[in-house]
Amino acid sequence: MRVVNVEHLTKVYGHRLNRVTALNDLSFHIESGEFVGVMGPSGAGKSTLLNLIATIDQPTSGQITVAGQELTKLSDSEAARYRREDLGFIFQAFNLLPDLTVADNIILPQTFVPPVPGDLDQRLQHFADLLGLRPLLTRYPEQLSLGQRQRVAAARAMIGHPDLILADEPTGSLDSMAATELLSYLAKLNLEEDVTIMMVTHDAFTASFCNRIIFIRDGAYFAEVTRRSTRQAFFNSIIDMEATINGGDRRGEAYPH
Ligand SMILES: Nc1ncnc2c1ncn2[C@@H]1O[C@H](COP(=O)(O)OP(=O)(O)OP(=O)(O)O)[C@@H](O)[C@H]1O
Repeated sequence: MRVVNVEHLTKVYGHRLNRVTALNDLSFHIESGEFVGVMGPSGAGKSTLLNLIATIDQPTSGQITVAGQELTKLSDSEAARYRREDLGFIFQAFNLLPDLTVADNIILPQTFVPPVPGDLDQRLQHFADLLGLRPLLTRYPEQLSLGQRQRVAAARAMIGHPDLILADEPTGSLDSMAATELLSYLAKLNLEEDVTIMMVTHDAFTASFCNRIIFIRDGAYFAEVTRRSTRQAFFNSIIDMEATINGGDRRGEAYPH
């Protein structure tokens, strides 16, 4: 099943004399259960794309369909429901509430709209187990490492069983060990929970945990790379494509061990 379908998406910012085409006739799709990375040089349009899929902004033309819903046709209240129920978000800044425990932070999105689902505690325990958070549920965010905080954000994104998780540089604030751990957890969630993930990243190592990378440049589709064997081989093909897209050569960059 197709979870995301982007067709001829164009976004122009500004007015007549000061126009920036952030996305330019971009088309691609993501199937259910995929873990897709979006890469491209600075200014390529990655954040714009995330904002449009999150319905934070509206396209100038073209269509985005997520889980069968054409986003431009949603009313404000339908868009709010879509963001709450169909999407999960993992950002570089974890956006945890400092006065709530880990458990309360995870279930927070589910408690905004009553009635609170009856199986919520069961789901909390399930995702706490999957993400190695069970012993931390009664702690507060400041009592956690940065990597643990991002795992809490991942559990919060998962708790409502969204159709799509949008991750924006989720490892940006983490050291390489915590980043590797988080990415292994995301890959596990993708595999075991069959959740579809779309992740924007600048980092080839982070991207190597995906199954497929879509490269965009100047707001348009440039190329894609699909993982066919080991993560290291995938990392190498990502580096090669980055060299091509940047017109330079970064081949030979070390794969972190
Ligand atoms: N609100 C805005 N008004 C005008 N131009 C904008 C706006 N937001 C983004 N842009 C422009 O649109 C283009 C795409 O920006 P976007 O932030 O989507 O790129 P990006 O790929 O996410 O870049 P980075 O990797 O640096 O975060 C850029 O040229 C940017 O300057």
